[in-house]
Formats: sequence, C-alpha cells, structure tokens
Amino acid sequence: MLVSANTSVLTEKSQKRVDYLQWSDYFMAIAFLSAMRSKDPNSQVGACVVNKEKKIVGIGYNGMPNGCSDDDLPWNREADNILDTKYPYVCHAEMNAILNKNSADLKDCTIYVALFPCNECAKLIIQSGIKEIVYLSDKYHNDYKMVASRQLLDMAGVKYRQHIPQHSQILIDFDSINIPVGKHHKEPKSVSSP
Ligand SMILES: O=c1ccn([C@H]2C[C@H](O)[C@@H](COP(=O)(O)O)O2)c(=O)[nH]1
Ligand SMILES: [Zn+2]
Repeated sequence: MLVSANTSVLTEKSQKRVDYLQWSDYFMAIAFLSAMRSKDPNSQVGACVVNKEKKIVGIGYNGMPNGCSDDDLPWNREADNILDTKYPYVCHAEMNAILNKNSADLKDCTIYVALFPCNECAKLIIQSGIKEIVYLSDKYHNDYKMVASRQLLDMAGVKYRQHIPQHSQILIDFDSINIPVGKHHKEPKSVSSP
C-alpha cells in the first residue's frame, strides 16, 4: 500500500486525520530516509535512536569516516585483497547514529535500523545503554556476524524485534502542503481507523 501525506482520511465527528503514520513506521521511515544519503551501491542502511519520550536523539547511515574521501575509498564487496573492498573502511549506520547522539546518554533508548545489526554494532549498542532494536531486514541472518550479534544481545538483555510496516511504501510529496483547504482527498466513511 502506498500512502502519501496529502491523503487524509477524516473522521466524521472530529475531522481529525486518522491515516497518520504510527510511531514505529515513522521512526523506521526516518531511518530509511537517512539511508538515502548513503553512497553504498549495494546496501543503504539508516538508523534512528529514540528515547523513552519518543524523541529522536541520534540519526546515522553507513558511510566512509569523516575526512576520508568516499570517491577514493573502494565500494566493492569483493576483491582479491580485502583492503580493496569497502568493509575495512565503512562506518556502520548504528555507529554513526550512536556517535551523533544529541543527548547525554542513550540509556533505555530504542534503535530503529534498516538491517539487523552486526556483532560490532551489537557491542556499541550494548555499551551505549540502548535496550531495544527494531530492525526491518534480516537478510544476513546466517552470517557469523549476525549469529555473534544475537549471542551478545541475548546475554546483555537487549531485546530485538523485526518491524512489519503498515505501509510497504511511503511517498513524500512536497506539493502536498500547497493543496487548498477542502481539496484533500477524503476516503469513504466506511474506512476504519488503524
Ligand atoms: O550492522 C551493520 C552492518 C552493515 N552495515 C553496512 C556496511 C556496508 O556499507 C553495508 C553492507 O554491505 P553489503 O554489500 O550488503 O555487504 O551495510 C551497517 O551499516 N550496519
Ligand atoms: Zn554493524
């Protein structure tokens, strides 16, 4: 299902929109929006750290370290020499989100991330005090790094759960703010609220 900001399902009584984004879709969408900044040609990963008050306290995506040119470093997945691949150089999305934090600490926060965190990110997550991981893809489930990650997270009592989005796509329409009053699309009255 595709939802856009200019689609308004209105309740008859209060006229309040009812098709607004749920919190978890909102935070995951922010992680995915952040991932759109990534130069990685294969996996664009975004992460968004949220505190108990549902405030965003850190955002990041996978990219080369500050001051290290992402034109000069390799983006290959494979090469005869590992030093000619991206893996030794790229900063993971979780690392960037944690280091970019704008609060004193990340105790009891939740991290929303596009891809299940690897073992190195699991260590950072644990040490930072983050207590929950909400991830979308688990495409490397059987990789030893993810096996080690789950082992560490289980030992440290960090919960993790896969996010099932309410909408498979979310459209951002910059024109929606200019739609005149009364011209917003209205769904039939029979539509039930989420
Ligand atoms: O926990 C993780 C694991 C990986 N990443 C980043 C690192 C790379 O830029 C990509 C993975 O590339 P593949 O080509 O899919 O191997 O994802 C991350 O940010 N966080
Ligand atoms: Zn990682």
